[in-house]
Amino acid sequence: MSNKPNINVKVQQPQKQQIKLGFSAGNVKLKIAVMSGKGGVGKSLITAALAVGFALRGLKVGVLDADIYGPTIPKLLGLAGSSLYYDDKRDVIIPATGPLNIKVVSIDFLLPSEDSAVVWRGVLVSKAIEDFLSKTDWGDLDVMMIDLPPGTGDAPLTIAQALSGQLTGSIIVSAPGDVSGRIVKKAIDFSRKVKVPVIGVIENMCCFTCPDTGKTYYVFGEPEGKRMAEEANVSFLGEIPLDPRISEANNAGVPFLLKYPDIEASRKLMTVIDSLMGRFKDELSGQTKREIRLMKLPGEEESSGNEEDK
Ligand SMILES: Nc1ncnc2c1ncn2[C@@H]1O[C@H](COP(=O)(O)OP(=O)(O)OP(=O)(O)O)[C@@H](O)[C@H]1O
Repeated sequence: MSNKPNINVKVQQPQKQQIKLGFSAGNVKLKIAVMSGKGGVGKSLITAALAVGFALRGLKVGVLDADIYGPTIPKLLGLAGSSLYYDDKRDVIIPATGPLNIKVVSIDFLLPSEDSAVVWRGVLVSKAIEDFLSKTDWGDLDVMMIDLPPGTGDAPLTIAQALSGQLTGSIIVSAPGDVSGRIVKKAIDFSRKVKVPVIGVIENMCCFTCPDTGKTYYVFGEPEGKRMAEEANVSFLGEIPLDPRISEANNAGVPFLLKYPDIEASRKLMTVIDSLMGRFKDELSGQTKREIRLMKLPGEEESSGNEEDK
């Protein structure tokens, strides 16, 4: 039996209309889903790090941990053991608050223990996600990061469909083992099929940064993420090295960007943040970008591929 107080994620009567209104009423400027073609590539770590990176640049940030079968965002943001609260007067869920005032909602907060497994079927999962979106008091946010379940199977599909039409775009996280194969392309294809424009690819664990010397070694060979992104006609956002200090910070529940701001991984992550902030400056300043996108350069009409991703 759960010992978490006052939690009531209602999964009984989802009403699409209310859900969409509820999400947009919160005034969230950017809603970015983080996906991966397979598990274990560091998708959650990158989601949490991007959230911290945006917050370090002064933005108001929320994280929806929609990796419902393997929720790890609370641990990565030092919120393990925290709770969500339900304000029954206002009928809203109050998110937990992490470092730099990052608001976090995760199914993990509702589980009785760290070892509990979520065994819900798809329909209940999508209803829970809809409730998390529509009934959470997110307040005004500049950026909401959404950690999707890994892969391209039923779980991410169910959740991506629940979010359909509401997202700014997706960031695909890859790791060296899968860039040589079809996995990144599959994730890009998945994102497009669920009508979420691909913002770009981040290659995690591209290489190894030695903490003693600061030298970086490409132990898996030349990184291929950039080439794969180009082939799929999406932006390559950057590569993040493997660094034992990242795991050490994770285990301590402190975001590595805060614990080790000067390591190569932190510098590279902040470069990704700055390029995203440049790319979405209109959205972040409250202007729409759609009009600007319509102004095509001569000849651009003929270019094939997926212009909406760029
Ligand atoms: N660049 C890195 N350097 C060191 N450790 C890393 C790095 N990236 C990820 N890790 C570690 O790898 C493990 C897996 O990361 P994470 O949980 O983020 O993967 P994931 O893709 O979200 O997995 P899944 O979605 O399958 O649950 C974690 O222990 C994390 O701390």
